[in-house]
Amino acid sequence: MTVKNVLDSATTVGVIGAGAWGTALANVAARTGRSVALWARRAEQVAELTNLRENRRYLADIRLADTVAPTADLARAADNDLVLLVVPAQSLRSVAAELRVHVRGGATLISCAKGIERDTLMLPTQVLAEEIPEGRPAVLSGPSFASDVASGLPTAVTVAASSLEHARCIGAALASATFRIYHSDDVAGVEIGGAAKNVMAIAAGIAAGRGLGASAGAALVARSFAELRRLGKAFGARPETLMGLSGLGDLILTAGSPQSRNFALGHAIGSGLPLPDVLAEGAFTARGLLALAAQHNVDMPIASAVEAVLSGRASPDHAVELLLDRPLRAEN
Ligand SMILES: NC(=O)c1ccc[n+]([C@@H]2O[C@H](COP(=O)([O-])OP(=O)(O)OC[C@H]3O[C@@H](n4cnc5c(N)ncnc54)[C@H](O)[C@@H]3O)[C@@H](O)[C@H]2O)c1
Ligand SMILES: O=P(O)(O)OC[C@H](O)CO
Repeated sequence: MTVKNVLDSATTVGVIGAGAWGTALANVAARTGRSVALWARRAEQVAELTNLRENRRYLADIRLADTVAPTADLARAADNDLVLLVVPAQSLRSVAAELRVHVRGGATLISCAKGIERDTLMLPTQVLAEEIPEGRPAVLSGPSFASDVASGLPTAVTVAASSLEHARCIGAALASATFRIYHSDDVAGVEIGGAAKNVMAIAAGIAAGRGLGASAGAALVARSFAELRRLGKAFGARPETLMGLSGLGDLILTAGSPQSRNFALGHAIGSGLPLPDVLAEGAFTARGLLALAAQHNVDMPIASAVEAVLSGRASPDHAVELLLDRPLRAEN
């Protein structure tokens, strides 16, 4: 498919994964007047989506747009010009491997996951390129809670692809009045921002759960951003990407809101409450993030503290002590 096709009004859209974000993005695509196939892996979920026109488990109280067709048939959702992959980062490879036989040559494959594959330390678009070499990978990321987006509240995200023109066309095809899409060719920068902010949001949640106060919270966000920026730089990410929607923007949203599942996980850990049964991608990303940082000789003390707490090697209080005990240094 040429880039021009992506802009065509006849462009068709498939969404793989009917969790909160997949359901919200299916509605977003439907707003552009397109028919959308939404794939869920469980037949019961497809039946519920079809009959109730609502995703009660993952995105309650939001009506599924009339032009969204739920399906359990992977081929039906994969055989489209634009395919959005909206499953957890650690499941992306297995889903992509199943998808490959059904995907059109040259189809645009948009990763909407935020994370790093634990076993390989690969970013989602790298996983897609490896599993579906016939496709054209891209990433969609930025500050965007599924419920806000699905409710039609104003949101801005970034789509990145190796060709800026490709990213622009994707943005033009999926944007609507309240869903603003910026485009970029800094794929690694956008993906690193999305992956790292989840780990940092857990740190912010832990600090809030320990009652460390608003000043500590602000310091943590600023120093978390310094870590994110250092790692991004090592990957050749552009500063404007890291200071943009998928870096600083998403860090501010996620580290500052109890609505975030990553923040909520940290808060529960910090306050000693039962852990919420939700997908918190940062918990699966922390170790990989640190491994990537070590490979690039980048210091990430906050991410390291989060990983130590998650793996049970440090209590929240001990992790805070370790951060406060670090030698004083120049701010960079
Ligand atoms: N929810 C949001 O607000 C939001 C916003 C932006 C990005 N994201 C990202 O989108 C990704 C998905 O998050 P979500 O919020 O939709 O999660 P979710 O927990 O709401 O849903 C996850 C979905 O993936 C499916 N799934 C899990 N493992 C699977 C597998 N092996 N094969 C097939 N399907 C599988 C589940 O059945 C479920 O439908 C994450 O990487 C998340 O960081 C979420
Ligand atoms: O609920 P979280 O922490 O997974 O965050 C959702 C989105 O990534 C926010 O941009």
